[in-house]
Amino acid sequence: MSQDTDNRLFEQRRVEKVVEEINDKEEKLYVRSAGLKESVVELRKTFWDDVTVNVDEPDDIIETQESIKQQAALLSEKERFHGKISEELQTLQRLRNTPYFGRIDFIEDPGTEKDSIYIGIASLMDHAEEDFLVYDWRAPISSLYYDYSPGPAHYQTLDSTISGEITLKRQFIIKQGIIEGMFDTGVTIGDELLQQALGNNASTTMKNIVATIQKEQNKIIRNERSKLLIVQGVAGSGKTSAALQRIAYLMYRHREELHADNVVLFSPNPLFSSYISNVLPELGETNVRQMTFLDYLSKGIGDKLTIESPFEQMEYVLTQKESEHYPIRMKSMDYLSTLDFKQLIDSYTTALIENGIEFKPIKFRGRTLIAKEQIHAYFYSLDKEIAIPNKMEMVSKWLQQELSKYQQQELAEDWVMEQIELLDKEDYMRAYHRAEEQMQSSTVQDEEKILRRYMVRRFFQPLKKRVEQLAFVNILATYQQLFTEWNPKELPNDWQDIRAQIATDLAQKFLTWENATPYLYFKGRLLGDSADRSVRQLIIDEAQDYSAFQFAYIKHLFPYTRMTLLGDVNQAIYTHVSKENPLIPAEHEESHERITLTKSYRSTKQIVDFTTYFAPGDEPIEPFNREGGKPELINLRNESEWTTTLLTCVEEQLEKGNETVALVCKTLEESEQIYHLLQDKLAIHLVNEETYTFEKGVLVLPIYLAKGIEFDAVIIPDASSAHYCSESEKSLFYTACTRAMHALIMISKDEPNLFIKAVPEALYNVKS
Ligand SMILES: Nc1ncnc2c1ncn2[C@@H]1O[C@H](COP(=O)(O)OP(=O)(O)OP(=O)(O)O)[C@@H](O)[C@H]1O
Repeated sequence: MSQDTDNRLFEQRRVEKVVEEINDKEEKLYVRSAGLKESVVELRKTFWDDVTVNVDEPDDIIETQESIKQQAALLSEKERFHGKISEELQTLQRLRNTPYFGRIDFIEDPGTEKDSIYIGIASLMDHAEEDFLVYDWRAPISSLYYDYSPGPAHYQTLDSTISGEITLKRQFIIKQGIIEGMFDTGVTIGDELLQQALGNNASTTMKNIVATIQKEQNKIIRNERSKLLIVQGVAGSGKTSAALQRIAYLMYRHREELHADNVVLFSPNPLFSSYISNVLPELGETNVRQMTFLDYLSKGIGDKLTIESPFEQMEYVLTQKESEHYPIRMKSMDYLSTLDFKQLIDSYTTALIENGIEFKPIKFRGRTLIAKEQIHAYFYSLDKEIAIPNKMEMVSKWLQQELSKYQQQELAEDWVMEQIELLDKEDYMRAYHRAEEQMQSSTVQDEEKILRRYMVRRFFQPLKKRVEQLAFVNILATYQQLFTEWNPKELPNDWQDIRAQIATDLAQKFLTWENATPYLYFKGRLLGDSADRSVRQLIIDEAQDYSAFQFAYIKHLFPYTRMTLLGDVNQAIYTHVSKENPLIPAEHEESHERITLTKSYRSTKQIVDFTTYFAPGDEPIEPFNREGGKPELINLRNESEWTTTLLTCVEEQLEKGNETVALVCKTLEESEQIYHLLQDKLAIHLVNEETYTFEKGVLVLPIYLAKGIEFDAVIIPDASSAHYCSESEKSLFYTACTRAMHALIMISKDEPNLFIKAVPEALYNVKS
């Protein structure tokens, strides 16, 4: 028998032993779980049997409460324990299929004793609970696997550095407990395994990469020292993957204090959110709080104003070039994204200390109780040194007191009795019982009076609540004045035009995307920010799409949060944003660490070589060595051939075994046109802002919704120069092409665009 066969046999036997151990453990856990379940059910049924209920005397009541508390604590402890066992069972089930994916043999200095470390998605101990059969990929020792090839190596534990030598590094492909592949590796974590992983068809949900994390990616995943970690990574370099494995790593390392609720992930669009939603559960972790920045802003702004989404803004930029207001809107987009505008808001807020805040009158049953002028006068009578939000709280307290006085005055009014009579039976009884209860504890013994009190309180409560929420401040009107009446000392360029356009939008209660963050920032300056202090880790994917203003606002909102920003300057499709590259914090800002990923894993070498030619930035791009066909450019002889060509391309790709074929368009408008053109001819799905999941098959979608996602084959339906005509559209075209894993086809109705023309002809095939 050869050494290889020997090794294979040895390893297969070990897998079987581990699987046996898993089965054993599983069985034992099932027994415990069933017993616990029974006892939980029993305890729920008999909950009250063991509780001594006695409410005769105050002391008895306290004793009863204690008894209930004890019983509830017992129940929740058992439930918690049961939950823990279920989690352990799930982990075992995951391990049974693939108990591990890697092995390293390590000899610690000084010494000769070799330890074989097997690495999988979770730890597993032997039945004596003494030795690790499998180490969690996040354990300190497992970093050896990702960071080193055989030879000298070291890893960091909580308090020391352990050095030694790796004598063997082995990878496994294990499915259903059978070793399907086994490779002893040299320099990097096996190309074979990575080749296999990347050669598969695109999936509609993202997969974890723990078996093949690369050294550079591991630096991102295990970075714990940086408060602000910035990752610039070329398209397909594994930024999103690294971000997700990083979350899983941090949750493992800080199990006690970091829970899913303490981690927020800002993602580019809802489709992307669902695309990545499987990764953490696959790794045995709960999904963290995931939202788009639009979701976040909408929550803060409320539903009284309509907010343009970033996608609508993008659609405007790309389709409304001929509109009369376009040039000014573009300028306003630029300006509102800058820190200069943030400063302008700050200056305006300072001016408001003297005068200018607008208030809303407090009205009750159509009558003004407190005029806005009165509120204004009260606010401006307060000490100027006190911060505006604190003064708002003082005004709120004063208003509450004033309202209580009015509440008193209303008691005798006729409407109160009318309202009591209008109560339906149920409400009346409730009111009546309340009245009865109060009569027992009150000196007032008059039932009508008590009913009246009840009724007036019921009417005043919502009003008081709104006062407590500071709804008496007219944020919109005050913000509007910034554009209508206030004259800043230093006028920004084109301010007159910009402000007129914004004032018109605001008059219609409409916030453009570029104005949404400034508005919410301004609101916070007046009312105070409701910073979410529970957030410990904030991860921003596609960070290149955040403007300087947006980024500053996020930092302002989460001052104590550790942040990871991941992005690619090449994919900065929101052109106004890229002017001030938010991936590079300004010099005066806090320190940060920057990691650059240059290797692209998603696309074949041929696609990466092709797209690198028109990547907008100067970042080096290195393809992972996976072969495929050259990108294809189809030059139409006649535009009438377009529909048939599209159909043929799609069919060809499906026949080649590509399961997700995406027609990636510049705009939603274009996507809709194509969808209508093809929907009767093939099964095709249109993806729009409201699409939350996608199926395998043929999709048509705009580039900005394809962000972060990948497809087996990408077809660019119109890659002609008339369609992608300006330099500013380079990032769009680059982003579209880099969504392709295995095949890229571009159709041109006339001249191909200038980006394609920049690529040497040897790098793509031309068909006509
Ligand atoms: N170490 C790895 N092992 C296996 N697959 C990997 C690895 N790194 C990246 N990939 C794969 O490469 C593809 C791209 O990864 P990912 O989407 O994380 O990159 P990205 O940098 O966020 O891309 P983009 O910015 O272009 O959206 C995915 O299919 C991912 O699974």
